[in-house]
Formats: sequence, C-alpha cells, structure tokens
Amino acid sequence: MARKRTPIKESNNGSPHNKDATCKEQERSASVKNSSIKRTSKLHSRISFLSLMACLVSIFTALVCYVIYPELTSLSSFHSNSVPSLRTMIEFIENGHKTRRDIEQGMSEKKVSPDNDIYSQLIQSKAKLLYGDNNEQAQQLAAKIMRLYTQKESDNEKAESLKIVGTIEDANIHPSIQNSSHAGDLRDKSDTDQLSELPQLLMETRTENIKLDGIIKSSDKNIISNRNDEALVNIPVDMKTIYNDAEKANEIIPDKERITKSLIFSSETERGDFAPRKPSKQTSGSIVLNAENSQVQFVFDDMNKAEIIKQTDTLEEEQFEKHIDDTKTLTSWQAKETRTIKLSDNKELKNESSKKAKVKGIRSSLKEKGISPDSAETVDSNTAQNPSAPKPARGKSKVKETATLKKKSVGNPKDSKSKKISPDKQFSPTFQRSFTPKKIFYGGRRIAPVELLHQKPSNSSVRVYLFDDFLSDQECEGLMRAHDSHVTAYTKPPILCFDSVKTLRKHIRDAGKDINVNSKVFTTGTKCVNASFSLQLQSWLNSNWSYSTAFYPGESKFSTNIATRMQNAMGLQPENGGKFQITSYPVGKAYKTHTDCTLEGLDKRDRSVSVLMYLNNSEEGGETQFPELGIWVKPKRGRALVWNNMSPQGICEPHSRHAASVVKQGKKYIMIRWYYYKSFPSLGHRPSAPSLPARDNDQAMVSCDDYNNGSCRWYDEWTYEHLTDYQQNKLNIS
Ligand SMILES: O=C(O)CCC(=O)C(=O)O
Ligand SMILES: [Fe+2]
Repeated sequence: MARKRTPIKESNNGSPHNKDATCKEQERSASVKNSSIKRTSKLHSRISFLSLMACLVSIFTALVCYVIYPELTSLSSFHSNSVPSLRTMIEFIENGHKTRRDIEQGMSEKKVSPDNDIYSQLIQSKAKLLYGDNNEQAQQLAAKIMRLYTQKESDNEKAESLKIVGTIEDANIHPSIQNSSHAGDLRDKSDTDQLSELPQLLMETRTENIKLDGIIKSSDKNIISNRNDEALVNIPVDMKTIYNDAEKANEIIPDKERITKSLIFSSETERGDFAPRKPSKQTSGSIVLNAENSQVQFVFDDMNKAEIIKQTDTLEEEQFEKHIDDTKTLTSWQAKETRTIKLSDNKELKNESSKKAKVKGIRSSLKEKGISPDSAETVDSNTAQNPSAPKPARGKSKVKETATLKKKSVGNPKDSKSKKISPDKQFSPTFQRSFTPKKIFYGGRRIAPVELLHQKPSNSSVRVYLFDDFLSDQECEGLMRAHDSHVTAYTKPPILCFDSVKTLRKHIRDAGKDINVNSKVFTTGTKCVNASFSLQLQSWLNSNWSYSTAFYPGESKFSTNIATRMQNAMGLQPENGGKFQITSYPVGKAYKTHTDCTLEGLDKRDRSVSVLMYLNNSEEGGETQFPELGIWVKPKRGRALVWNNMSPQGICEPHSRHAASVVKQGKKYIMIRWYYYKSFPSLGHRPSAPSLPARDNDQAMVSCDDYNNGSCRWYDEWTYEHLTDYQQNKLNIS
C-alpha cells in the first residue's frame, strides 16, 4: 500500500481557489508574525536607546557631580533668591579648591589652556545649577563670580609667576623654573599675608637701635615702674622734643604711623653714619613705640641719660606665632618684649655654659688620644724630642689646633698655672663649609628662605637661596644714604689700579685709545698708575665703575645686629664673615661674570659664601645672573641672596660664576658680605700688606680686576679687609 502524502503537498496539488485562500492565510499569519517581530525589535531598540540615554545621563551626572560637587555642597548654603554676599562668594570660591587645583594642574601640564576659558564655562554651569537657565540672578551671579575669579586669576598668575621666579614676588629666575617645587613656599606666603595684616604699629615696635637726640628731660617722664636700675616710663610723643629741627618734626608729626616711622628713620640716620666712627657715650636701654596712645615707652638702664639704644634679639618663633593670634593690646606685647630681652640674657648664659661644655669635651677627647690638655708640656716635648711620635690624625684639625694652642701657652708658666690664657692664643679656626638657611622672625617680619633651583643641569654644589625682607626699608634707606655721603666726601680724582698691565691695556683699547703703556706708568712697587695718568684714564674710562664703601664687624651695633641675623637665618658664623660692603651702580654700570672665590686657588681663606642684599628695587636692569645655573634675580629692597662659592671641601666652584647686568634705569644699591672658608686669625700669620701709592685722605682708589672675569670698582679705603683686626674674631674662643 502506497504511503499517504502530506496534506500540504496534497493541497499544493489541489484546486486554484483552495490554493489562494491558503496563501492569503499564510501571508496574513506571516505578516502578523512580522509585525510582532518588528514591534518587539522596536521595543528593544527603544529600551536600549533609553538605557543608553540613561547611561549617558548618569555618566554625565556623575561627571558633573565629580567636577562640581564640592561647590554644590557649599553652594547649597546660600541657595536662596537673593544674590549671595561677597563674603559668601569668596568662601564659595575658596571651597572650590579641588576643581581649581585640578584645572591649575591641567594648566601646568599644558593640557588645558587658559584660552579655553574653562573658568568662565565652569562659572556659567555653577550659576545655572543654582538658578537654572535664563535667570537674571544666575547671570548676575555668574558675572559676580567671574569678577572674583578674574581677581583670583590675577593672584593666581602672580602665584604662577612666583613659581617661575623661584616663588618670591618679582625675583626673576629663568622662566623654565615653572615646575619647581615651591608649593610649600607659596603656601607659606599666606602666613606672610597674614603678617602684613598685623597692625602696622606692631611691626614698628620691633625696631631696634633707636637713638634719640637726647633732648627729653627726665622730668618729662611719667614713671610706670621702677625696678632695680631699670625704669619703664611713658613719654607723650612730641617730636619737637625729640628732634632739634622743629621743621623736620612738623613734617613728620602728621599721623601716628608716621611718628613711629620717623623715629626709626632718625635712628637709621644715626646708624647709617656708623656710630663707631663717631664714638658715642649713649646709655643702653630699650624703647617701645606705642602709636595707639601716641606714647613712646622707654626702658632706661640709667634714668639720668636721655639717649637710648634698644638691642632687639630675634624673637622666638613660638612667641611670634602666639603673638599673631594675640588680639590683646600692645601692652601685652611690651611685656613680651621685655621678657624677650631677658631671655636673650639667659641665652648668653646658656651659650657660656655650652662653651664650657665644649671645652670640657675637647679636653676629654684630647685625653682619649693620649694627650694631656693640662700638661701640654708633655705634648710639646714628645713631638719636639721624638719626631716619630704619633701625630694627631688628619681631619681632626680642631683637636690638633687646640693642642697646639695649649702647647703655645705653656711658654708662660704663669699661664699654665692660672689657666688663664689670653683670647688671642686660645683662638682656634672655624670653617664655613656651607650654609644652613632657616626661617626666622625678626623686627616683626617673617623672613623665610626660598631655594632657587638650577635651571641648567650641573653637578655643582652651589645652592642659591633668597630671603625677602631680610633688611627693613629703614635699614636700606640708612645704608644707601651713608654710602652716598661717603662717596661724595671723596672729592679728589681716584687713583686707578689694575691687576696687570694686560688689563690696563685692554681697558685703554676698549676706550678706543691707541696708546702703548708699559709697567713704567705704574707707581713703583704698586699696581696703581700715577695720579696724572689716573686722571687721564678716568675720563677715557668714562668712570665706568661701581662704587663701594665698607664698614666692619664690631664697628657698630648695627654690624653686630646684622651679623647675628645672618647667623640665625643662614647659619653663617660671624667670625668667618668679612667686611660689609655697600656698592652702588649708576646707570650703564655692570659687573662682568666672575667668581667670588679664586678658581684654582688653594687658599682656604677664600670666600666660601656670599650674602648679597639689595637696598633698593631695580627700575630696569641690574639683575644678578648666574649664567651656569640659569638663575637671575631681580633686585628688590630688603631682599638677601645667599649662595656658596666653594664646595664643602673648600674648592672654588666654577658654577658659582655670576654677574651684575647693566643698570638701565635708576641707581642700583647693594650690600654684600663674604664669609670665608677658614677664619683668618687661625692662620697665625697675616698676608703681607699690599704696596700702596701715596695718596690724599679724600682720594679713593679704583681697582680693576682681571679684564675677562671682573670689572672696575671704586673704593674709599685702601686696606685689604683681612688686614683689619676684627675684635669679633678674637672673641671666638672654643
Ligand atoms: O651686584 C650684583 O648683583 C653682584 C655683585 C657681585 O657679584 C659682587 O660684588 O661680587
Ligand atoms: Fe660677586
């Protein structure tokens, strides 16, 4: 039996009518199927579109939240219908640190350009978030924030430029310094800002070395307290009683602030003249200016004397910080002031005992080495009679030299018995191998170091640091005036001196002159040309030199004060410091690239560290440049620049080369002090005096260094600084 076919096949083979109906049916069901598929897929695509959108929206929201959230939280605090107060706005902006920092970070990495106006976009979005679109208040707010931001932006630019310049305002270091790591210093800056908000008054009370002209009568004094030989008195400020010159007094009286300033000014005038040159008989004491109630307070050591000097010590940091928060009146400050003075006395006592301890330490160390410090004769005879006796090891120079010094003192049996050895003989050398910058508080100012990073790769040990406000405005003024008065006192044409005939020839060639010179133009035995030739040269050289005058350590209270400041802020030992040299550069003058130490020089008395202090701002030019380090510094009044010229091993570093660029406008004034690697008296002998030509008292000399590595400089003195016997050095007894 044949197998039954499948119905479809059968129907396919059936009548046409039947065939059509089946097809239609089939089509209908297919179309139903299709449309349902289409609907499903449409639904699917809608769903996926929606979920994609939701996804995008949530990503966007997340992003917006990430960027804006910190602000949102702070914004909510002033979400109201009115435009927030300026203060709230500032707080709001301050709270937006994260965003700002991110943007700034982006900017410094050059991912975001300020041209993109990213801030303005950010601000608009903040405003919209607060008030929605098309809202007048939103626009007002945006405008307000924008204004603040612009303001902030300029601060920011300043901060950026601070980074560029090594962080301190307008100290121009090579622009490539941008990414230097001075964020900390910048942050510190806000403390300084805080400081500047302290009442002016407070600053002024920290003034030191104030001298009055002695017109105040003791009968005028209103004694507040009298303790032992000290008296605290209040004196109403009447400048006429302080100044001889009533006219000047009137000129400076007008307001309280100026009173305090004028007082300082007057002291500076005195100081600038370097009192020791005109020995004074003043009594020491202290002075506190209190402009609040227009009174000047004095703490007299001796009630009968009218002239007062106050020696201010560096204020302890702790006290200072405490003081910043202190809202109390000056009276409490005065109390602290007095305490500080007392503390400093104690400090000295402490130093004394630490010195004793040090001596004790050296003595026991000598003992350990088999050297008896008390019977130095043994040391002496041992080494003298037995040349093969062990010598103290190298590198223990301190021990060795102490032993030698003890040995010397044995010559006098009296000395060894009483153990009273004269300071000169006890002196042992000190070395200034490097320097240690440190933040200090002085004269109401916070003086903080900022390292200027090398902008060119070098493996040199040279470090350069800046301290702004190291000198007060008044100090700078006084120093400049004193310098000018010394320069103008030298009325005779200077005698010109050259390091060699070669240098002289080069200067003549530079002047466009064609004359042949030989050693005969020099005054016999000296490096100076004779007076008539000096005169001729002066006009040829067109006085192309800077002017230097000097004062010496121990010469005045001011020199001691400044040396102490350097010791505290830079770790520079006073006994290694030389003279204080004030230099002025008229327009057009410069100083060629040079090192302060002698390259290839082996003399350890060389200049190890230089401290350059700018006494005025530069109008144009006059920057100090370190070409090999890519650093250049703009002169700014009160700013100190410190760097080492020698390595800690005492080798003169070529990378310390520096120059003073041409002064283009205004006059440049600096004060410089060099610290020597090894203090002088330790040598036991002095270098022989240079031969000097005969000269008049008011005749200066111009000294021209090696032509390629130096320039000419005018000096009002003819000695060499190391020929000066520093009292300071003698005092350095270990
Ligand atoms: O004036 C300056 O900037 C640099 C001065 C200097 O280097 C110097 O006197 O040795
Ligand atoms: Fe120099």
